[in-house]
Amino acid sequence: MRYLHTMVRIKDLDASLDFYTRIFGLTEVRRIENEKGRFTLIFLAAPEDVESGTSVKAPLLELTYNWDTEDYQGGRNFGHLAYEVDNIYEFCQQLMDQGITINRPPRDGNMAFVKSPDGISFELLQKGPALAPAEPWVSMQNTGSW
Ligand SMILES: C[C@@H](O)C(=O)SC[C@H](NC(=O)CC[C@H](N)C(=O)O)C(=O)NCC(=O)O
Ligand code: NI
Repeated sequence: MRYLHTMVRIKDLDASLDFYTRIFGLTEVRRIENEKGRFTLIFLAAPEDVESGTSVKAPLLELTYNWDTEDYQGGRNFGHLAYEVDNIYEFCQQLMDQGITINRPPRDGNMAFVKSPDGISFELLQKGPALAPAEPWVSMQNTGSW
């Protein structure tokens, strides 16, 4: 298992980028524009954490900018902590065996969400390529929010 990132939601993309890069000193290492979901993801790393080469394996901060204004009261601006796991099916099965609800099952063999007892959201991402679709995961439905 490897720590990947922490995600927070931002209201003002320009103001947040100016803060996190120019003022705070982080470096943008990846950006994803999602037209269908109407959101932008921006991944930032501390300069000393950025590894050379094509794949950045540094611990990151993931900024989520929803294009449609949302009210981030009640802690909604905090998103999740993300970890990379060797086998997301086995990891989720271990959690289920301990009574943990898989709020967003890994139907795609790649991404799942669970929550801590305090309601902190954890994203689990498969190391390397997604696993082949498999039951029961393909048929599992989302449970509540994450
Ligand atoms: C790339 C990977 O690290 C992600 O975190 S994608 C997770 C995905 N994010 C979104 O859909 C962003 C827009 C959404 N409206 C939001 O504000 O989160 C997702 O499943 N997000 C839900 C969550 O709780 O993180
Ligand atoms: Ni994430």
